[in-house]
Amino acid sequence: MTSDGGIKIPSRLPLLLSHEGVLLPGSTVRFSVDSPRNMQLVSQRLLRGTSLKSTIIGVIPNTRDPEHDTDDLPTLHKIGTAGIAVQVVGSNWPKPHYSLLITGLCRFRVSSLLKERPFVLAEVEQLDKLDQYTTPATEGAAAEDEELGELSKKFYQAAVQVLDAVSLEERFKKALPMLTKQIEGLKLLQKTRKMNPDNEKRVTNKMFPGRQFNLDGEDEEEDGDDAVALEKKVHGANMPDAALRVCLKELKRLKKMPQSMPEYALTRNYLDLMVELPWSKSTKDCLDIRAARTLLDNDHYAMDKLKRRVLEYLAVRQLKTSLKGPILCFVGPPGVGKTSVGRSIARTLGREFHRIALGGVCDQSDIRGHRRTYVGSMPGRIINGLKTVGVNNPVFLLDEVDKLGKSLQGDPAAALLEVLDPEQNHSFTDHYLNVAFDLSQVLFIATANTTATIPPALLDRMEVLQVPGYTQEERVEIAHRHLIPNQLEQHGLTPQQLHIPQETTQDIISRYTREAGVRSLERKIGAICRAVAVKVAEGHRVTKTEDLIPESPTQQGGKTLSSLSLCVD
Ligand SMILES: Nc1ncnc2c1ncn2[C@@H]1O[C@H](COP(=O)(O)OP(=O)(O)OP(=O)(O)O)[C@@H](O)[C@H]1O
Repeated sequence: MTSDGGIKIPSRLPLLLSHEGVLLPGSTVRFSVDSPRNMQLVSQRLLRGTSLKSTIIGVIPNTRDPEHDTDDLPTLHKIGTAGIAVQVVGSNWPKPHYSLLITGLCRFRVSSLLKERPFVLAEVEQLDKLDQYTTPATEGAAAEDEELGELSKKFYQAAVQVLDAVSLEERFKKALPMLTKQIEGLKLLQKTRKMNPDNEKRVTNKMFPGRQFNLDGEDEEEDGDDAVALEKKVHGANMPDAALRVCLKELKRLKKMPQSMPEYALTRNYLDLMVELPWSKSTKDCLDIRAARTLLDNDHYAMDKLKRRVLEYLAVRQLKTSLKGPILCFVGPPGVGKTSVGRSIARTLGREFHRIALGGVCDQSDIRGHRRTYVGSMPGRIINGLKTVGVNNPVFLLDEVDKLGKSLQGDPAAALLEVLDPEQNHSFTDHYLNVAFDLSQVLFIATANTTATIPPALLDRMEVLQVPGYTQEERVEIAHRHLIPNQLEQHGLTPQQLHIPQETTQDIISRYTREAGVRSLERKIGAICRAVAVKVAEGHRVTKTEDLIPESPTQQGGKTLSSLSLCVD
């Protein structure tokens, strides 16, 4: 390939017919290839060849629409540029295509076409000396050529003319008007920016679609600022050394990545999560057992056994701050107040409360997150919960542990074991984070409807507290102490506007609800409140409850709700 006149390109070259860019010697241009001949060239020549020679191809400008490139070969341009394919990337989206990065070496003239299929092969005559473009003196010209090679379609013809100009003088004459135009464009941009700096980005994109000009490096500065701000946040997040090391490493990678790279966004998201996590942020426990008793009593009627055990638990926590005690698991029928007791516990401790619904979870990555190599990877629910509450010592209510599923994606119960085990959870490692997070300050409470379906290993780590259903009398009390006042408030009504007598509640319970808890009773009271709200809005004064309950079973039972009179003020 060498001779005393410089490096020689092969005399037979496969030709890539370019539809958009013009490759000039010394420039590096990216070509998107999807027409049949060009695709064949890539797959049969570039991807199969093993020698350096096989990476050299000729690039010929061809203005024909690539969509219609299946038929006869068009009349080809006579002059092209031999180039070396430095990168080949294949993709099937949105349609099969290759993206080639080609560095131009020298011009050639097509002497004769040897074959047209599967790709074009031609006998060529080298026009430039190859070493001409590698000397330092011509580097500037090469950079200009590169700029020119990427000019938008508007300059396509002009660029072809520059390609055709083999002598330096002629080439200079052709290139000069293009450079002048380019400079004029830049001046205009600068003027517009001075007039309205906010519009600068928009104007740039509008005038030169697909091309980002950078007049005085502002974008770079912005990126730089962004990275500096992120670095500050990383240092200020108070994370353990291991996590800090990982973050700094990722940050270093991020700084080197162009923003357009898909991995940029992934790394950025990861770092954003890392700085947002409450590594050392916590609320101060303000536990006063007497106040806790009052609060629990005020929030919940009956449930004496449960409340007593919860108070014992809290008292031990108060005396021995680092309690590695059992996880409380409230087991009982729906609507008996399990979730609501969990919420009260958080209030008594002055902690944040977060509920993690486990019903139907059958993939362990729901708990432990996906590895970052997965497309669309996310942290698990535990880490997400910590991010939401913003402190590392919340009360986490693991709702419905009895409804965990199992699937090919692993057993979520096994992942929960690590979360709930005080011996292990100080170094819980979510797959997405890939660094340990200390969960030992989190107070976990679980709820279930039955212990029968809780995995035995999980059940073994928990202390089961049964929450039985309520008696009729207890439900009447709960309704009058809690449900009715709550519902009145939620519907914007006052106790004067709607008064429900005890007998009415008893009737509603015995004839409208059939449940162990009070959820359906709460719903019925809500229905009455809604109906009364309409009457109040219409200006009615007195009404009967029969008119307010939509699907009255009295028709079936033949009995009327005698005690159901109420007042609407
Ligand atoms: N003893 C009680 N005192 C006051 N309100 C109660 C009591 N028991 C239940 N409630 C109320 O009943 C409603 C339903 O309770 P909650 O959502 O806590 O039930 P749950 O046992 O968690 O149900 P599930 O198993 O379906 O999740 C809540 O509004 C709650 O305040």
